[in-house]
Amino acid sequence: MSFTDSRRLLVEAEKILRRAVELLGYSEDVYNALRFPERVIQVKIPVRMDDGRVKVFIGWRSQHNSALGPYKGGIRFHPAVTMEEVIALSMMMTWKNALAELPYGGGKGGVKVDPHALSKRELEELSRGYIRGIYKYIGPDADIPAPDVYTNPQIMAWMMDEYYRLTGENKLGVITGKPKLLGGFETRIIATGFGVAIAARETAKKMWGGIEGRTVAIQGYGNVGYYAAKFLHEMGATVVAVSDSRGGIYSSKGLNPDEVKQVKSKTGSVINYEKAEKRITNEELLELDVDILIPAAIEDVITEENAPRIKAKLIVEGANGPVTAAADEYLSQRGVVIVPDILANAGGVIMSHIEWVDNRIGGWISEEEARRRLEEKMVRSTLAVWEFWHSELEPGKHSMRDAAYSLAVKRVVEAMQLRGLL
Ligand SMILES: NC(=O)C1=CN([C@@H]2O[C@H](COP(=O)(O)OP(=O)(O)OC[C@H]3O[C@@H](n4cnc5c(N)ncnc54)[C@H](OP(=O)(O)O)[C@@H]3O)[C@@H](O)[C@H]2O)C=CC1
Ligand SMILES: O=C(O)CCC(=O)C(=O)O
Repeated sequence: MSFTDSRRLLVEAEKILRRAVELLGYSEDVYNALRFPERVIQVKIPVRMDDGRVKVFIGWRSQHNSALGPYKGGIRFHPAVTMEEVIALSMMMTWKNALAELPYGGGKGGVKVDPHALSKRELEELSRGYIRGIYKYIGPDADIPAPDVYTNPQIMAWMMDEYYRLTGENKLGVITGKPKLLGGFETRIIATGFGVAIAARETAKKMWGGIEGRTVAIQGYGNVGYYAAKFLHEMGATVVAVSDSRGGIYSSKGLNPDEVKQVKSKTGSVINYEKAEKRITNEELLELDVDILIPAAIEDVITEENAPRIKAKLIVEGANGPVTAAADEYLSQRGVVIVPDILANAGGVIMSHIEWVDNRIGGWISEEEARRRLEEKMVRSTLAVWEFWHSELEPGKHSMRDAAYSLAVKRVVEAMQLRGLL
C-alpha cells in the first residue's frame, strides 16, 4: 500500500469514466472530451532552505473541466505526488462537484514534497512559490484551491496573501479552507469527516434501519478519519478500529475517538493508545469483521487482491480512490454496498462552496447555518444517489458508484452540450 504507483489512479479514474459513459450510452467522442484535462500547469518552486542552499520542488495544478463553473479542488503536499495523480484527482473533482450540484468544474493541485521535513519558514516559502507559479490561472471566478492531504488553513492563508501581493486583489474567495479570521469557517475543518459520517448514517438507515450499534473500522486518522470517527461515535456507532501511517489499534468494545486523538497529538500515532485491546496492521484493519469500513487515508487500498477477504457489508470512501474499479465490481456483485468517494467525501467541497459564497457576499453566514446547510446537502445527495440506483439501475448488476457517476457525468455532458462544446 503506497502512494507510489500514481499512474494507477489515473488508469482507475479513466476506467470508471468509461463505465459511466457506456452506461449512459454516450460515444467514444464524449469519452475523449471528458477524459483529458483542459489545462495542466507545472510549477518549479525554488526554496531557500534554512541551511542556505536552494532546493527545487515541482508542483502541478490540473484544471480538468469548467463546463459547470470555475475549477475547484484542493492542493496536496506529499512526497509521492505525480502529475498523473493530480490529473486523476482533478477529474474526480469534476464528478464530485457536479454530483453535489455545485456551480464548479473540477481542479486539483499537488506539490511533490514531504512537508513534515520542512521548517515553518520553508513551508511558507514553498506555499507562496506555488502560488507564484499558478496565480495567473486562479481566482474566485477561475479556479479556487483549498486544502487536501498535508495542507491546512495556515497554508491557505499564506497562499491567499501571496495572490494579493501578486495581483493587488485582496479577494477572500480565491481560496477556501482559510482560518476563520480570514473568511474561513471552523466547520470546514470537520466538514469532510462529518459528511462521511452522514453518508454512512443515511446508507445504514436504508440497509439496516439505523447506524446505532453498528461496528466501524477507519483507516487514516487525519482530518477525514478522525472527524468521521468522532461523529459516528456520537451517532451511536461503535468505532472498533482506527489506524494511521504507523499502524492501527482494535478494541471490540469500541474506542473513544477523542481520547485516541489526544494520544496521537501527544505521541504522533494512534498505536500508542494504551487502552486498546491490541495493535493491528493497516492490512488487518481493512479485513476486520465489521459492519462498516471507512478507508480515509490513501488511494488503491482495496484491490482485486484483498477484496475477497473484505468482510464489511458497507464501505464508505472517505479517501479519494481507495477502492479500485475491479474491486468495486467484485464487491458490489457480492452485495457489499460501496458509497463512492465523489459522494461520501463531498462534505469538504460543499463547505468550501458555502465559504466562497460567504466571502463574496461579505460575511453573512453563521457557523450554525453553514453546518445545517452542509448536513442537508449531504443527506439530499446520499438519498438522491440511493433512489437513482434503485429506480433507474439494477443493484447487484450496477454499483452505487455507477449510480453516482451516471448522475454526475450526465450533468457535465449536458452543460457541455448547452455551451456548444459537445
Ligand atoms: N481534507 C479534506 O477536506 C478532504 C480529503 N479527502 C481525501 O481524504 C483522504 C485523507 O485526507 P485528509 O484526512 O485530509 O489527510 P490528512 O493528511 O489529514 O490525514 C491523512 C491520514 O492518513 C494516514 N496515512 C498516510 N499514509 C498512510 C498509509 N500508507 N496507511 C495508512 N494511513 C496512512 C496519515 O497518517 P499519519 O497521521 O501517520 O501521517 C493520516 O492519519 C485523502 O484521500 C484526501 O484526498 C477528500 C475530500 C476532502
Ligand atoms: O474544498 C475543496 O475545494 C477541496 C476538496 C477536495 O480537494 C476534495 O474533495 O478532494
